[in-house]
Amino acid sequence: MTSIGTPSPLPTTGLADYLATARWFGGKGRDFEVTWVTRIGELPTAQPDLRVVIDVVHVHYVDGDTELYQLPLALYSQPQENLGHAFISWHNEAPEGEPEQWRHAYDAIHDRAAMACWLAGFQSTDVIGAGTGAIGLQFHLEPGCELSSEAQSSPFTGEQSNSSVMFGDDALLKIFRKLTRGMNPDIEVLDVLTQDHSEHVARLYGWLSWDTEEEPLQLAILQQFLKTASDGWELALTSVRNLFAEAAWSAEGEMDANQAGGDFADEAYRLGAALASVHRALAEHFGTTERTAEGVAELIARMRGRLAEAVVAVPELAEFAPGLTELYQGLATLPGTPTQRIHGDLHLGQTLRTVNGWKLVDFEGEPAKPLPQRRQPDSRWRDVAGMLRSFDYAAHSVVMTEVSADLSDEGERELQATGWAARNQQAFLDGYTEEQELTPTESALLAAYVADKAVYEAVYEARNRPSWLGIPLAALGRLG
Ligand SMILES: Nc1ncnc2c1ncn2[C@@H]1O[C@H](COP(=O)(O)OP(=O)(O)O)[C@@H](O)[C@H]1O
Ligand SMILES: O=P(O)(O)O[C@H]1O[C@H](CO)[C@@H](O[C@H]2O[C@H](CO)[C@@H](O)[C@H](O)[C@H]2O)[C@H](O)[C@H]1O
Repeated sequence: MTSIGTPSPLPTTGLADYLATARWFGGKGRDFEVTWVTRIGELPTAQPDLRVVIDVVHVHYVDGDTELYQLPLALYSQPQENLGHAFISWHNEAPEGEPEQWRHAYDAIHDRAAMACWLAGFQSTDVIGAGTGAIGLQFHLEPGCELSSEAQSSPFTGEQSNSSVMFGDDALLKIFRKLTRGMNPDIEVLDVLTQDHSEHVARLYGWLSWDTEEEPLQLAILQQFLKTASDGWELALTSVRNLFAEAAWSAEGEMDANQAGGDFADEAYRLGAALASVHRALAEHFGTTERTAEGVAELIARMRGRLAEAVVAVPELAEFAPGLTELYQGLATLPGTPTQRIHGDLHLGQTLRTVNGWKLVDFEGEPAKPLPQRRQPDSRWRDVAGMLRSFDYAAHSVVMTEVSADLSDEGERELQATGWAARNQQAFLDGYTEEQELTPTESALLAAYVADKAVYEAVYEARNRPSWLGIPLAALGRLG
């Protein structure tokens, strides 16, 4: 296998502390060390005091796992006061015996001069590389896509696992932080949906790869920035809050989700229809396959395997294990169900409502899964299950974080939250199925995927937001 780049002069010392506090570092809470840093490319710059490079940090965990993380860097010969918040470290980059050449390394996403070099990369067709043969940084721009070279960059400030930068108000560059060799599903799927003129995605503008004779390392995706977008998660929370507020003002303190002014059900219905349309396009382009008996056995084994690992990480799951195992095992009688490419990690936070309807973003799949698995066909009911779980989350997270500790009040709000979730789940399903009843096979698959997602969420919450662990646990409790 081609080694990744050449040794970088960036010192490993202190990088572990830097990673541990970075929003995008996925190894928080695990013991790790930074074993080395390599450089995979340098972009041309017209500024003599600035070098714009891409380094890769090699992380080694005590349990034997290794991971690669991308560090896009702006290296200045003098400290940059306005970039204090993006400072990473300094180093001498001159070879031994030569006069010292100190460099101050900053996270490039915060530096307009460095990001302008990235933007210029998309406007050039050259392979930029210090390497040999076909090895090098390759910017791809989709045919017919024009970028303004005047567009200034600003880092995206929302919650995310990677790092995004806006160029003007038209383009959004997402720099992948955790790197894995091979085709990135976010690029692959968005490419297909863009070619298909799907109304439900942001258009793909381009991407950046480090191309080699072997599998590429995909570094970033450039896409249309959806200017008028509102986050589906925030909209759903607003609807839940509205219901609670209206209920509190009403004479009896009671109200059902369908009576509230901020009812979300029509939006949930349209969101279901949008997902169905995306699924149809993916099935047409990538095709569908029927799950064989071996395929079903593998699915059950994966669900059971995830459960077994989850019980170790979250002992509270143990009481649900027998029921869940029985539920998963029930799928054994269902070979022949169709599979296809799907979103893979769908939740309300991956949906945006624009003036032109709902859009789905982030087709990378579940971050914890190995990349080849994320590109495998799966049942479309996995995505539907993800959304059903998300409606449950929206409702119960408001009760958990915003309702007063007055128990009588909380009990009433819990009932309303459950009603809100059920109403919107049903509306979403109706939109997805065009109001067709699910077959018993589809219902069984959906139930298993809902449970599997809740198990995944329990681990996710235990690691990232322990105070929210109760949300997936309560949902598993309700599954019986
Ligand atoms: N094309 C876009 N236009 C506007 N906002 C977007 C777009 N794509 C994503 N976002 C916003 O950025 C957030 C993070 O994007 P996402 O692709 O999920 O990043 P990550 O993979 O790093 O989590 C999304 O939740 C959404 O609010
Ligand atoms: O980083 P990603 O967006 O790819 O997804 C991960 O983080 C999500 C949280 O931001 C997590 O989603 C869970 O919490 C959501 C509310 O914050 C909720 O709507 C989802 O239903 C719930 O699964 C997601 O699971 C995780 O992969």
